[in-house]
Amino acid sequence: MLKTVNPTGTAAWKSLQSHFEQMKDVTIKSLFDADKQRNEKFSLTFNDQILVDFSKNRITQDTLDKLQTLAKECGLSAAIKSMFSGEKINRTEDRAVLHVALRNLSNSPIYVDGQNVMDDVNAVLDKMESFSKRVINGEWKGYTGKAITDVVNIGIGGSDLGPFMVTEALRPYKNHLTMHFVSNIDGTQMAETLKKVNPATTLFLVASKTFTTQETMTNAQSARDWLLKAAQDKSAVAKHFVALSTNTKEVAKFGIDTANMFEFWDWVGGRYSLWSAIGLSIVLSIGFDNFKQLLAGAHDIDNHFSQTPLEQNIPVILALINLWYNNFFDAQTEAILPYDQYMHRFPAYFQQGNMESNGKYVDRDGNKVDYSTGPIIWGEPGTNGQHAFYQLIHQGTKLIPCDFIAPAISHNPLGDHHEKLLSNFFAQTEALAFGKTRADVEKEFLAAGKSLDEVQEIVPFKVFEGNKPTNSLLLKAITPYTLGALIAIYEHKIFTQGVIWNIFSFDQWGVELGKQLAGNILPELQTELAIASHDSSTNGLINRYKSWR
Ligand SMILES: O=P(O)(O)OC[C@H]1O[C@@H](O)[C@@H](O)[C@@H](O)[C@@H]1O
Repeated sequence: MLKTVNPTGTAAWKSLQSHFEQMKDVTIKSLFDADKQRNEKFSLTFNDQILVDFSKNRITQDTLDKLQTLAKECGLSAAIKSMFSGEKINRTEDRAVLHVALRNLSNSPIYVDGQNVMDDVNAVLDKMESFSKRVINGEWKGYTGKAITDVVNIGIGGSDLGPFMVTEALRPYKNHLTMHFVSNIDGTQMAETLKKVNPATTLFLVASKTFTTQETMTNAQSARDWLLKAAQDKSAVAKHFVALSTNTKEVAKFGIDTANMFEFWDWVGGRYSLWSAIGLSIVLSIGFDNFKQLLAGAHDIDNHFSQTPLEQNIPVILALINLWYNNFFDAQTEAILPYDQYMHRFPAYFQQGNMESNGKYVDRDGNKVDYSTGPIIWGEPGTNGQHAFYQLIHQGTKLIPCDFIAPAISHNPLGDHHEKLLSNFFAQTEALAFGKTRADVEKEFLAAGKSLDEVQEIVPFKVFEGNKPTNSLLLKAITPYTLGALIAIYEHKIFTQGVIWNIFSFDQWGVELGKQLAGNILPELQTELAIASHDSSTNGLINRYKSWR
């Protein structure tokens, strides 16, 4: 079981507090000036595929040592063992946390309640492989005898974001099937998707761990009505609907043949489920062999995370560095900035991954914490972000640690686009770290033939203080393998931070209240009566809606 340690009560935390007093005004520039080998010392390479450069941070070796001591005092190594060995570390739901089993290609046994889960994992993988082959090669037919051309994944949260992010990121590997993702309860998304597809050649994947999620079940119902309107025959459902779920009973109740159900288990968290049957849309899009490479990349990171000393451990180091900003510099947010258009959903994916995991104010003893926990995650692909919000990162009043991610090799070597893209990738972290001094600005004006008197007023606006921390993650290329590894790095980073913050990272009670209240309000919207059961704002909004609709 995870031991509970209040991180702020540890000796390491106190030591970090005094260390912060020494570090808070130290500049990244001075750290580089003082040590010509800084880059070598503060970077790690994974498998000759991913370079993680964390040298442009406001840290010294002493900072890292102290943070590693904190991780040790908080029981990180034991917690890693607990997760990997199938202990029920998700205590508030009484569940094991075993996304690592889903990509355990070494097939070593992992037990939950005395049962080796690898047998079930492998059986579902086999089923995904044979099913996807039949759909891809056209053997699987729709109700008119035609092959499938379009796949619509209906799911939300973890049953949407992961598959969508990965199929987009790995578009260069995709086959002829056209993928669609419908998540929102807003009928617009389903209506617009249905305009693009033909009922005779469309396969719907109803992706829901619980198979009770309102959005997904409503969307699935509408898709089924649409199909049946065209097919006029109930037996068409079996040819056009499959379920990805843990809930056999609800799948059968919906009318999907359980032979067309791809199972996963309660020890797979929704936001960690793309490796499970929830990844079927990925398999259909890029083929089973590529999906296996995705699993292989994640599995190799799992081995790295569970076997490498903390000092060399990539997810641990990234976790500790951001914890340093979060808890000592009071940074509120972290930006994830992929310099790769295919990776455009990566920040949104880890918005859920991180914020649903670590956005919690109750510790593992049930007490309210008095320190900051999970950060706000946001980001957009480069260079779009540069022309939008980078102003604030460079010259705003908030400290925003950023992760810059880019591939060395582009899938689309179009002219000199990639050199230009990467020149921005390199330039931004350089600019953020080292800034531009008043002297630099004045020198530029003098070189342009201006007198300093003439430009005095404008100079302060052109100065960049710098000292803005970044990590650079340079991948050789975005492949199924490296993407799998990259996702797993971020997953384990989140786990590491949750352990230190003494919170439960694998439940999500915070999403429930809104669902419950919407359940109360829905029947009120289905009458014409004026509503008076809420506060005056909520009543006012509901009643205005009713008068306007
Ligand atoms: O996969 P299902 O059960 O439909 O859940 C979809 C999503 O629901 C939300 O409320 C959260 O709990 C997410 O973690 C989850 O991924």
